Amino acid sequence: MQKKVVVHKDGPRGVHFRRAGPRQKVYFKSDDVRACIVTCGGLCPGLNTVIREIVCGLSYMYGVNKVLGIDGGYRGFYSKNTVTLTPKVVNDIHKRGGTILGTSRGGHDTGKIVDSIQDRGINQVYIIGGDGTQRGASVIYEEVKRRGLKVVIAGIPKTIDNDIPVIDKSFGFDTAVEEAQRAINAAHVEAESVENGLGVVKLMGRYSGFIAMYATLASRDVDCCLIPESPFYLEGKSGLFEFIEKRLNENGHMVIVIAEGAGQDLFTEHLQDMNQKDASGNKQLQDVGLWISHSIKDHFARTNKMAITLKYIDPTYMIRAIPSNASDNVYCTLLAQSAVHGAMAGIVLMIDCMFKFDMQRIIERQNKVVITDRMWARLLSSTNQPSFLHPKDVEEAKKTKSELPTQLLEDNNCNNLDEAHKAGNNSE
Ligand SMILES: Nc1ncnc2c1ncn2[C@@H]1O[C@H](COP(=O)(O)OP(=O)(O)OP(=O)(O)O)[C@@H](O)[C@H]1O
Ligand SMILES: O=P(O)(O)OC[C@H]1O[C@](O)(CO)[C@@H](O)[C@@H]1O
Ligand SMILES: [Mg+2]
Repeated sequence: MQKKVVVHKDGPRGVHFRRAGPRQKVYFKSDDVRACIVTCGGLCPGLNTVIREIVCGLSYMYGVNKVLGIDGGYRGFYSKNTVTLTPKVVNDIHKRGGTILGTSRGGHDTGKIVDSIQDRGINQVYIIGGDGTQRGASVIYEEVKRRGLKVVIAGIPKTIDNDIPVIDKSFGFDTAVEEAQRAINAAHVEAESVENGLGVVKLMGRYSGFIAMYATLASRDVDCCLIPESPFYLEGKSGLFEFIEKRLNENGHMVIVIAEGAGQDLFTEHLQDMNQKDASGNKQLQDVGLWISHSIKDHFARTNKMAITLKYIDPTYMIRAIPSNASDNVYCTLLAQSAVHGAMAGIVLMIDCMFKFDMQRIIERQNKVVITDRMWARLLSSTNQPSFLHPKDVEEAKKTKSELPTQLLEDNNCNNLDEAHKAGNNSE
């Protein structure tokens, strides 16, 4: 967790969260529960596991057998029939990618959704989705409260981009990073098999480059990782083209990983359709992978410096349309069971299912890679790529005294080697 959640009873006051798990007091009687589950937004590995574990958790732990699936996201509440979910129906679904309930963007009509909840007598709503979905959950909760309905709203954060704040990691992220290795591996094999071979891999990450960063760190075959949080430039001294030339001269091949939201400012200004939005109002991004591949090819053709062979691999949907791996499956189970315990205890609004807390924390901002933090510093030393900070940015950083990568830790509580020798200790 990014917040310190374990505190001493008499410790200073601050933001504390309630630990998830079974409660001594259960609010609902099993027979009274009418639960429903909805999945919204883009796909993510593990959606089916979460659905399965909610259904099985309700049934096996609390004897609840009335669980409905909402078909096709928020709009399914008022435009489609529901699906009956039983442990038998969901038994094998965790082995499949996607969501058996279907999903959608847009179509959030609060009034109609809450009418449907009320008409069907639903008193537990499990909402699985990303930042947009959780904003939707928040307004549903407000409307439920306004109408005085005794309905629990439980939001389970789903974000392959890992862009939801407060939580460290969302389910499906591990699986996506693992699957991305296959694409990076292919790019590496292609690149090292030819003279001056370049492999470019585009990975998801609209505003946050976590998938690209972790996939790069995991792989060790990547020479350069570009993410939305870290600006870069192409031409001139210490620009990307210069770095590519250097790496190709040194190694004869190179792999670049680029997150879909990286460098959008460098090329969208030339395009007319840059303001297109999807049904949920999310800005639709241009294909940065194609653009950068063309730009690199064009640069080498124009400058006549060396002949390169570039292969562009776009595994975007492949990394999210697969079933979740073992570790994500365990995490999905934890989230789903925690949601069930919280809902059965009558905790009215919970997000993350581990804690009951102010919804605002989840929806007020997006989780991003902090490029002055240690993880990005680790990446820079692993790839040995330049930071691409423009001299102008460095000057600006100096002026504002903002920190540049790698914060150094103080070692107050441990001796270093010199001190140990002085004190006559050996290193054990
Ligand atoms: N501010 C909002 N108020 C109410 N509903 C919203 C809001 N933002 C988004 N929604 C609804 O939430 C659903 C999912 O939103 P969106 O398409 O942005 O995906 P998401 O949940 O952010 O997932 P992801 O971005 O990870 O794919 C849509 O049905 C959308 O209409
Ligand atoms: O093509 P779709 O379904 O709109 O989804 C694309 C977006 O969904 C995400 O995977 C988030 O779920 C982003 O990384 C990506 O920009
Ligand atoms: Mg989103």
